[in-house]
Amino acid sequence: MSLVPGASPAAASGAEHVTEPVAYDAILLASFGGPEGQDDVIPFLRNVTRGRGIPDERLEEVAHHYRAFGGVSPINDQNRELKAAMEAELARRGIDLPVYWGNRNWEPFVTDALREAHADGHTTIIAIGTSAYSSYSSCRQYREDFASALSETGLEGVVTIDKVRQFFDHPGFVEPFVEGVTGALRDFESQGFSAQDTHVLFSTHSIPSTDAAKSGPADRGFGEGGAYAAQHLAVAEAVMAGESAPWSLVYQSRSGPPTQPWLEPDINDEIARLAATGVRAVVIVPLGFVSDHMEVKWDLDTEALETAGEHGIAAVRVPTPGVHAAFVSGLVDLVLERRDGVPVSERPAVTPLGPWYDVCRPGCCENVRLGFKPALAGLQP
Ligand SMILES: CC1=C(CCC(=O)O)c2cc3nc(cc4[nH]c(cc5[nH]c(cc1n2)c(C)c5CCC(=O)O)c(CCC(=O)O)c4C)C(CCC(=O)O)=C3C
Ligand SMILES: [Fe+2]
Repeated sequence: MSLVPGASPAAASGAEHVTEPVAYDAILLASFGGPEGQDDVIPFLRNVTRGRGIPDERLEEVAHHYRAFGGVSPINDQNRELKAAMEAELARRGIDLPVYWGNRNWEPFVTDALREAHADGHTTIIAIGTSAYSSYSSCRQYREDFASALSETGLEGVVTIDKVRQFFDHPGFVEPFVEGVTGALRDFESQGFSAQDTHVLFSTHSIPSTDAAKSGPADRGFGEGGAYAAQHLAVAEAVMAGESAPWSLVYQSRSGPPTQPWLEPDINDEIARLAATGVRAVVIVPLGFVSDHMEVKWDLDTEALETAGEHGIAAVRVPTPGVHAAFVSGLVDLVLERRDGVPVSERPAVTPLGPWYDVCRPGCCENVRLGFKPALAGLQP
């Protein structure tokens, strides 16, 4: 992994995308949220899928994943741990910035976090979404959450919210994956599998193809999969630098009607295909995810590992960043680069695509299915 100076989007587009220093007085950790008991499962799923056209059968199937875990998603406890780890890192560095946590789909909501921050006297907030890549669900929807939360709480014009750049290629996010992949490959080697017996599957959340095409700024020519696919491919390439095992990008957790195209191939189909070509071991890398939440625990640890077993091939799933020290420290660095207005050339990024924008470009990650909603932290419209 190396720092790639001078290969920034600003350099690529000629547009200034790094903001001036700002005296932030609080951090907002913004996440997805998840149910914390059987009674929460259906109300939570209704919140997630409002206006989305997810078929009832799919909702029942997903409810079953949560039910199998007592109706509790691991994601909230993981965010509590991440918040505590960030607080410890900030204290260790002597930085006086409180961290507030709020979710899109379950308590505590972003509105709760904003009311609390404001009651404590804070007005100038820097937000971190627990999502690394560019797409509607992982970037723009957080910016919409902030806009609607400010208007719902009546704090518009009182509290400001900026958002750190998408951190898919920040070394703090990538390093835990490098450790996981190299560790898993060495383990397979010591078990007698050659590099050619082995295949590394980088897995991320599938999204509708129309969302993918609209991900990232329109003018950078990312093609069909948009910035979303391009960023994952670039990070996977960085992770595999120096390794000889073959690898590919696969998708998981598809929902939506079967008639609607989503990104493919599905991880389970790909495992079956690889097994048929003689692959004997797969390393599964949850590249799209920050922590071991339900999409990891169910779709990878339950389903994908089972698929591998059915095809008689060895499989291991490497860890997510979670509360890895490099990741926690990287999140604090992302806040400080904004507070201090660190120039692009001094910002770390392990792919030639980044460092990504402080302020999203007009039209970035638009949702053509759901239509326009006001969003903060972007150039208008
Ligand atoms: C890109 C992306 C990420 C990765 C970025 C990130 O990490 O944020 C992500 C994360 C997550 N997705 C999650 C859960 C769900 N996502 C759903 C539905 C959808 N996800 C989408 C995209 C993404 N989702 C999309 C395009 C849909 C279709 C509906 C729509 O157009 O918005 C549904 C509805 C039922 C279903 O169809 O599965 C559920 C329950 C959880 C919580 C897990 C837990 O509880 O532990 C997390 C972290
Ligand atoms: Fe999702």
